[in-house]
Amino acid sequence: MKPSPDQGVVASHLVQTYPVGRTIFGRGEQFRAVDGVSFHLEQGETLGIVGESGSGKSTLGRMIAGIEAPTSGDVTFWGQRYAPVGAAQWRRQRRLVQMVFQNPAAVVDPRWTIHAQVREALTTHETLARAEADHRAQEMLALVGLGTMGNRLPHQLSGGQLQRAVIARALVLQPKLLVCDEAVSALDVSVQAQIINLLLELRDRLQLSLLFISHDLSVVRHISHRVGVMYRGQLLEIGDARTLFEAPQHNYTRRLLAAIPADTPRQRRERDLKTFAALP
Ligand SMILES: Nc1ncnc2c1ncn2[C@@H]1O[C@H](COP(=O)(O)OP(=O)(O)OP(=O)(O)O)[C@@H](O)[C@H]1O
Repeated sequence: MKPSPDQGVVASHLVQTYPVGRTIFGRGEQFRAVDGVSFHLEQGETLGIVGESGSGKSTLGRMIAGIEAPTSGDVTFWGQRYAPVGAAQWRRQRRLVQMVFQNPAAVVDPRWTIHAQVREALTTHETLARAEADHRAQEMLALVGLGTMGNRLPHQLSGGQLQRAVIARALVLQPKLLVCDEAVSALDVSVQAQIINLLLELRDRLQLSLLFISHDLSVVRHISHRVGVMYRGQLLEIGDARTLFEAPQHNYTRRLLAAIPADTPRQRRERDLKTFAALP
């Protein structure tokens, strides 16, 4: 796909530094968690981000989601540059980018039904009559397969159901981009496949862009159109998913791919078939 600045996300030279220590003389050294990353992400496209622990994947995701302002560089979102975090303009943009994390239990309110939480997400951003908000929340819950479970509390749902509820809460705002940071990593393999399947369906139905961050290369391979490999804060290699997995350009990518648990082609095929039996 060719980059088109008005459609999708364009990240330019993103840098994020964190202090690694302070001295009595003032600022300590700065550590570059993300070090000059640029890419584009089209509408309806999935870009997978892989890399070993500490390579900067989550930091990159937080900057793309607008949760953290970059030290330098910028993100253009459907033609508009992100405002500094906290600005009024940013609050309007904020609903168009949502993030889904690894542990759904940590991001829901245990005292509220999931229907109420989806409705609340909506009414925080829009002034709506109660009946209309209820209707849209219910519609969204039905879309993620929880149409009959809206009156349950989070502890009455399984991990996979709770992740569906969190996805519903994110998507009820009609975002253009969903940043998934290890969104299926804590789930059982069969439940992972169901959630991946759901994300694929929603992506195509809603023309969502996905930035899909995961250490699980098999999952990334299945969900992504393109994949980027992070190493020490840099995007070492980025390209079409199939090409990257079958003919990686960089030695580091080859080593990373070799670390997939079942690493003979037959074992990998069997593992993929088992894991993704539910995929179309
Ligand atoms: N808020 C922070 N303050 C200081 N250092 C941080 C902060 N967030 C991340 N880091 C550091 O930045 C580096 C990149 O972290 P990040 O979480 O982005 O990596 P990751 O690739 O997502 O790793 P993992 O797969 O383990 O989640 C790490 O060395 C981490 O310790």
